[in-house]
Amino acid sequence: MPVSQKNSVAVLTHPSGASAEVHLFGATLTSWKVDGKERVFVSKQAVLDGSKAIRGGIPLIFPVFGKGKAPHVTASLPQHGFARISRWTLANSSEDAHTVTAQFALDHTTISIEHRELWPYDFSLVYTVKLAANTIETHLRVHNVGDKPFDFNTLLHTYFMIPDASKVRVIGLSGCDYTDKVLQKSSRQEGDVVIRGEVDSVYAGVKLSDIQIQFGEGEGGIQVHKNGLGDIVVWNPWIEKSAGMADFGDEEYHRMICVEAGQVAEFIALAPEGYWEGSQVLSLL
Ligand SMILES: O=P(O)(O)OC[C@H]1O[C@@H](O)[C@H](O)[C@@H](O)[C@@H]1O
Repeated sequence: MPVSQKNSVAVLTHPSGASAEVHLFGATLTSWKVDGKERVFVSKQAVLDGSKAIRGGIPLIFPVFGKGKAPHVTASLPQHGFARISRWTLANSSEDAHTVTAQFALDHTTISIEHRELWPYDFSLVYTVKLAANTIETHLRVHNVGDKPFDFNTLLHTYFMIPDASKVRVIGLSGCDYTDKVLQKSSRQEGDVVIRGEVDSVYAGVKLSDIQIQFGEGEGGIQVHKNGLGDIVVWNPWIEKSAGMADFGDEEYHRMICVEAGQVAEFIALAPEGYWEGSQVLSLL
């Protein structure tokens, strides 16, 4: 079976040997392997029992990025919204000559009563994970199935496994304006993004669709090809922040970088019966 479910985890297996795992808690992609090598980072201290968001892989952020601000309705929601802490269902699976696909679903009838009260809109999310030999696509479709418009942010909060944070370069953001959440100021990126300390930057309206994460001189990397997602967040917690996170090892910041494609700088407004979709395709460089 190209897609099987074991306890709370959907496992996608491609004939090439590539594989992926998606935890139904948050529809969080927790593994993507090509050539037997893990490509996404999940903390050794990640909590997988559904009591908090999974620290790593691709948590799916919806309907708010970070903490919502009053008087917006998202202000009372948990940080990064409820999608990553809700239990999704494996709704469909299929295969064709090149890909193995699994679809996950969440809607207003399957979130908790508490979240439903805090965000009283009728919605349907379909998250599609498509695994090929050397690539993986993650695609989100948001549908307003109610009679009230709603606003949302969304983000594919991807944690990449990297050999060494001090050598990594994120290419494709030069010239883009960003909000530096560490220094709390706006800046313009000059050249590649490198990690020399805590980084938490929100690049709004990134025109290029392809962003490269280069691991180091001659060490390969991963390309993020985004569709319908205007913004990129780059995050590495570095030393102090790592020490303050119970579900993240003190030294793990060396081995990860988050490069997150989404729509977070502005809310997207979705009218009744409206659809929105966005996706990313990850491929090895
Ligand atoms: O600890 P959380 O809620 O998973 O968030 C992790 C990080 O997620 C990033 O996307 C944010 O820009 C950071 O500010 C935040 O710290």
